[in-house]
Amino acid sequence: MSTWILNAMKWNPETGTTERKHVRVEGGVIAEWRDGSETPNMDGAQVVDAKGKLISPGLIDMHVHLREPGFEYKEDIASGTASAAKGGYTTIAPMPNTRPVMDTPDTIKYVLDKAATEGVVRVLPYAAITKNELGRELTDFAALKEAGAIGFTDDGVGVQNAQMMKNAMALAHSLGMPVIAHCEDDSLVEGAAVTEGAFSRKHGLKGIPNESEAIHVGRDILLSEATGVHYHVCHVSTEQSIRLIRLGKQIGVNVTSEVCPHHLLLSDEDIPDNIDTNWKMNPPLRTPKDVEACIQALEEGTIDIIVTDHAPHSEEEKARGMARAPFGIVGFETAFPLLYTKFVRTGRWTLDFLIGKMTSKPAEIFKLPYGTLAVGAPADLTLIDLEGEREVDPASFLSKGRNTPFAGWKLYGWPVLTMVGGNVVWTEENGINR
Ligand SMILES: NC(=O)N[C@@H](CC(=O)O)C(=O)O
Ligand SMILES: [Zn+2]
Ligand SMILES: [Zn+2]
Repeated sequence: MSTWILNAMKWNPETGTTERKHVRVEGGVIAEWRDGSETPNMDGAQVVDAKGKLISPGLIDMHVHLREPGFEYKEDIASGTASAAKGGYTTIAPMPNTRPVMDTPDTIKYVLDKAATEGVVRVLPYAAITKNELGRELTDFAALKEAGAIGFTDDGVGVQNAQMMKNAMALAHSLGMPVIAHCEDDSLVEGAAVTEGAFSRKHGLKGIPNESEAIHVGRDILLSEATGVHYHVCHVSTEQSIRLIRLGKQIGVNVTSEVCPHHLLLSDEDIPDNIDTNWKMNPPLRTPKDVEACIQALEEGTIDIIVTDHAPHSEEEKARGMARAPFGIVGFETAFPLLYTKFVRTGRWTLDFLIGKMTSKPAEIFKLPYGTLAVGAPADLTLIDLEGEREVDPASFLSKGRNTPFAGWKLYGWPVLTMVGGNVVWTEENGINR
């Protein structure tokens, strides 16, 4: 079965503009590009008229929470992958902080089987570093790799013990696998819900200090240097972490890192005074100085990629108040429009820069065959409407989670069609196509 996508606007890095193109997809891969002025032979093909929408490689999100198994009331693989598809994502990497934790080959296989039958995008699971993410005993890395895990992480918590982390890195390195770290020193955090900053001072709240993140980043860069492992830092949020990652890269340590849209767009000074828990996430929103440091770190390459850390929770859980509500916000269905509107339309970034941080760069650092529209590549792509303005409406999300601080924001850059391996899995017009 072959499909022609006609009249799509494709970025040309040589000219720094978009050009009208037709593309043929066959056997799940990109088969051929034609200039928009030509009329290709489309006999027997399915035809999609892109009507001048942008064509981008499918977005890749290397940090997400699908909540299955165990927390299906928050999200499941069907709803989470649907939400991802609607956000323009074609490949996502779920974290293992499920119930049970994804710390055995069986749980990894369960997630992969579910994703194959009920999912609509590619799902590349991580496995836990330690059993039950308790930080006490390493999981069976070789067996987890064999089952299909793409890396090891205890996301949700930091690995507190340095020797445990060093052992994990040495073992992962021997298997050619990366270690992905949620960086947080528990002893510095204890019970705080927001960053140490203007908001915590104003409301007399205990704050989460920047060092609680950066101490782990520094420790782990040294351990990565000692072991040689590819070490990837989760959701970077502080200036201090950035300084350390920059130094690590300068001296040749195999370290990469990611940042979330909310840490690029919001600071603790934006948190409303009514203390809405949709502004509670881990790491917390930091100071404006940290926000600018994150933006610049992405621009200079110290931070490599953008991830959502899509972290759905139920309304009941988020209604428990700032101290007791769980950390986390949803991300799939707002990430691209937020970043496109706030960084590309304002002229700070090129379209190509933004898309690279969400497609080719994650593919490069995690050695994935996606994130490109080259002939022969898997036909994972997204059509995006760069001109229509729309309000963020959590009620319209395909995610079960409604927990976002971006409700009501007026944005551009909404995906309209998502294709995975040559199959149209979602359209704005007809929704999910399983
Ligand atoms: N980011 C969050 O605020 N929450 C994540 C955990 C995590 O990513 O550390 C979750 O699982 O809910
Ligand atoms: Zn985390
Ligand atoms: Zn996470």
